[in-house]
Amino acid sequence: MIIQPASSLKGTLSIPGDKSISHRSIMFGSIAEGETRIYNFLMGDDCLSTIRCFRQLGIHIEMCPDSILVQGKGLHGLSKSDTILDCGNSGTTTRLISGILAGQSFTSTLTGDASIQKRPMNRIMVPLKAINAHIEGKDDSYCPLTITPSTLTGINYASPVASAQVKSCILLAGLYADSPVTVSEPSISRDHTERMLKAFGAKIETEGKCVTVHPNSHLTGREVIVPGDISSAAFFMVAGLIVPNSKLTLKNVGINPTRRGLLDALLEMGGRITCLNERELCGEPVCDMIVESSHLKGITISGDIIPTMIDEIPAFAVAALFAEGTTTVKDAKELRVKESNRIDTMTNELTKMGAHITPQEDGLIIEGGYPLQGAKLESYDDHRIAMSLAVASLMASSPSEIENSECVRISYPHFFEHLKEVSMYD
Ligand SMILES: O=C(O)C1=C[C@@H](OP(=O)(O)O)[C@@H](O)[C@H](O)C1
Ligand SMILES: C=C(OP(=O)(O)O)C(=O)O
Repeated sequence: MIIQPASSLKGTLSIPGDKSISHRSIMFGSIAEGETRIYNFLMGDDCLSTIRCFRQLGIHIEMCPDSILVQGKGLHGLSKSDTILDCGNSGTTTRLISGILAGQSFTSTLTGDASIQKRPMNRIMVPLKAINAHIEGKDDSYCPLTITPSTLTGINYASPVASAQVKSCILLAGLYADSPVTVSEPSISRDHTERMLKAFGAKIETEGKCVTVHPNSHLTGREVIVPGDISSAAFFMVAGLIVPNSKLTLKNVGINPTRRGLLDALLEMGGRITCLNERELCGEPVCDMIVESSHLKGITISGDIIPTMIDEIPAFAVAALFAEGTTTVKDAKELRVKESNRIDTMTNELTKMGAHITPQEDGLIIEGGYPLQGAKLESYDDHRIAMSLAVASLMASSPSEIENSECVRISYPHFFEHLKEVSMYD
């Protein structure tokens, strides 16, 4: 993919459905009783992997012209798959489905692509074993995972990592336990599981950083309208701020407090982003955003805000390149265990463009104000890296070429069409 520098960005985009919420709508719809109809589902490869897995487990999932229809079979209605469950590139699918499979009366084996096979699964294996699940993995930590039936017991688990995937895995297993399961985490991670499980009828309570699920909750199918994904809007939020003379309207963006860290960080940098029409969509706050070119100032982000913008940090790093002064990202070691090691991959590629960026064990230090030149860039098959590099390329002095850019189909299949639609050239 060749990205030409742009002189301005103008127009309106409808942001595609939230990936995290799309995954959960299929999973919870499958283990609920009756029909779940999902609107604005994200047709990205990761969510299609979730659909494939639940079809393999005997759930009828129909693609209708305007929605997805899931014929739920209840908590105990899944059936054994004849073949290995293929989670593709999706960490969310792999970790959440493991919690559900731990409560089934049949054995399952699951795996995914080369990237998934390198991502740590001990973070779910440890708590699952603690509730008496039988789970085995390659070298005790990696896919393929095999989960065999057992009787799950209640637990109070203090997760060492702020991860919605770990939290959700344990909560889902908790639906099948013999007594309540409580999970606490060091900082609050995205809470879509808690919100949506409650809407499906589960008995689930949140108190600060602790969430408790009560077993044998009866889930009932429902309508889900998926809000736009702030993690996808992120690329256009940053692009609209850094490209001069720009004004973008981003429609229907989810601004759940556990997801809006990028918005808050960009506002603190002096970004002109206005949220209009704030409303609730299926229990999730959403708005329309107006983003205008801005003079940004460097800031430090660390601590509790990090999990609320973890997938947006590559895009945030691009904004920092155009801010006055230094921007520092701390406490973000989790970036090292995503689809790629995002601290290293962003450093390598932005350095090729002339950026002054220094990797840290748990983050990045970025000096703003250095001009970028076009370069031959690598996505490392990581969708967030491909899209962040495309945004940086808009501001380079010459065109850039992004290798292996097709990976955007994981979370934002129409990203390059949308980028072209709003890009103006002199
Ligand atoms: O629960 C989810 O839907 C997700 C949680 C996050 O991962 P971690 O839980 O590993 O932080 C995030 O990076 C991922 O894109 C989606
Ligand atoms: C980390 C991501 O997803 P997952 O963990 O589901 O692969 C992501 O989408 O940036």
